[in-house]
Parts: sequence; C-alpha cells; structure tokens
Amino acid sequence: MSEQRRAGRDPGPPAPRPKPQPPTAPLRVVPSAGRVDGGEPGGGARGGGGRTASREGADAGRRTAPSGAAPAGQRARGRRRRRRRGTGRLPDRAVVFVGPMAAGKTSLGKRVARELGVPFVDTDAVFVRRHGPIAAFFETHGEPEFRRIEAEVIAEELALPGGRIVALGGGAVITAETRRRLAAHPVVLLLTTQEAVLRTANLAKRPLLRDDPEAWGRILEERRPFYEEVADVTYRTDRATKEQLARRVARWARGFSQKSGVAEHGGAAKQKEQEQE
Ligand SMILES: Nc1ncnc2c1ncn2[C@@H]1O[C@H](COP(=O)(O)OP(=O)(O)OP(=O)(O)O)[C@@H](O)[C@H]1O
Ligand SMILES: O=C(O)C1=C[C@@H](O)[C@@H](O)[C@H](O)C1
Ligand SMILES: [Mg+2]
Repeated sequence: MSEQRRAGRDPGPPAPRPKPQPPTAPLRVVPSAGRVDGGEPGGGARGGGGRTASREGADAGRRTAPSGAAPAGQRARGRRRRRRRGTGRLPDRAVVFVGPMAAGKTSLGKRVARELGVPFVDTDAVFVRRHGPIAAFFETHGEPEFRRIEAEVIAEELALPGGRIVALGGGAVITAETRRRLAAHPVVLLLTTQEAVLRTANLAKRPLLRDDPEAWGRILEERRPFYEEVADVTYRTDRATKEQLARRVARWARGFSQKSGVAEHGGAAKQKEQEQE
C-alpha cells in the first residue's frame, strides 16, 4: 500500500475539505513501457510508470477525510471497488474504435456503448445511409472518392460533443487528416487474426476482401503503423468473448478520462496500453 493511502488511514485531527478538482485537471501522463493489462486501469501488476503517475495525480486532493465521512478503511474499500468497476467519468468526447477489417469494431463498439449507456455511431453506416452500399460505391466511384467522403463523415462525427462510441471503417486511418483528428480522442485498436476473420466475417460486404480474402493480412501489415500511431490501447478480439471484451473496454474508457488529460494535451502524450491475454 502506498504512503499516500496509509496517510489516509491516520485518524488525526479533522482536516479541511479538499477543493474539488475539475474532471480534466491536467495530469502527468507518461507513455507506459511494455505490455500492461488494458482492462484494469491503475490495477495491473505490470503497469508502467505512466499509470502510477497518473493514478497518483487522480488521487491527489482526495487524501483527507471530509468530517462526518465513513471510516478510512471503509472509504479505501469503496475506492478499490470503484476502481475495479471503473466508475470514473467518461471523457466528454468520442471514444473511437479502429482496426483492420472485421476485427469487431462495429459489434464490440455497440456493446461497449450499451455497457456505458452512451450513443453508438458507425461511420460506415453513416456513409451507407447517405451513399448506399460501400461495395457498390467502390465500383462506381473508386476508393479515393470513398476515402474523401469517409474522412468528411468522420470529421463531422468527431466534432460532436459528449461521451459516445464511434466505430470507424477499417481503412479510415490511412487518411492523414483523420489520424490528426484522432489525436484528441481516446482510441481503442482491435486486432485479430486472418484465420478468425475468414471464419466469422461476411466477406461479401467488404470490397477489398471479396475477391482475395487472403489480402487481409497484407493490408493489415501496410496499415499497422497508422493503427499504432493513433491507438491508446489494443485488444485482441480472437482471444476473448464479446461480452468479456465489452466489459474490459468499458472499464478502460471510464478510467481514461481520469488520467489522460486529453483535452489539455490534445492527445500529444497518449498512453499506450496493450491488453494482455
Ligand atoms: N470477440 C469478438 N469481438 C468482436 N467481434 C467478434 C468477436 N468474435 C467474433 N466476432 C465477429 O467478427 C465479425 C466482424 O465484426 P464487425 O463487423 O464488428 O467488424 P468490423 O471491425 O466493424 O469490420 P469493418 O472494418 O468491415 O467495419 C462479426 O461477425 C462479429 O460477430
Ligand atoms: O478496410 C477498409 O479499407 C474498409 C473497411 C470497411 O470498414 C469499409 O470502410 C470499407 O469496406 C473499406
Ligand atoms: Mg464495422
């Protein structure tokens, strides 16, 4: 247990109530080194220095007991329980899902939104509502025109305020403007394997795979640097059920706002975490 929390147990004289902190008070964010469990913000045994520094920042100002409050031990138990459940505040902006085709951005994104009680938007679906099926659009207008409109749709969606989940199309990150916009958002990268995709995905809806399903792995490798550039956390969707992942990602998203200070930093100091499985 840290010195900080031990200090919290000392009954001592009643102390003045700490000033409430703004939800996005700037926190020190240091990129975490190595693999950490993205599902347990602040609780992973292998967490990097950034998580520790951030958690200390988040706890600062809550060290002394308000008079008439529950005993210190009870408060500490409550804090641990809230951390496990991840009842922090969601960022008041879109939490964005990126990743290769058929990694699960849409299906997992919907579940996470339900878990968090926030709206869900899929930018592919917005495109389809406005311009019809993507495969047909590719044939008639070509991929560059698709990318241009896709970037516009994403810009519109990311500009909207409020906590929400936005799932992007698999190739959205190849557009530089989109990557720049993502710097100000918590971004979840979903990865999987070609074998899992060929087993579960509806290839007819995916024009880049329809004639050459094996292209999935090649396209992923071409895009990997872009995915890694924008991602704050990575989850493998071939190693856990949708239900398990939805709970983990929701917990991560709730924890993110407490430690990132994305509003101030515009994502410049994003933490990188990786789901350990
Ligand atoms: N653990 C999992 N998490 C998410 N999806 C999963 C999982 N296991 C299997 N799937 C399945 O993977 C398939 C692809 O999911 P989905 O359509 O959500 O992918 P996507 O990333 O949105 O693809 P696209 O880039 O084409 O939009 C779905 O049939 C989904 O049910
Ligand atoms: O990976 C891609 O390039 C694509 C993925 C889908 O989500 C759609 O956006 C479209 O089929 C293109
Ligand atoms: Mg999708």
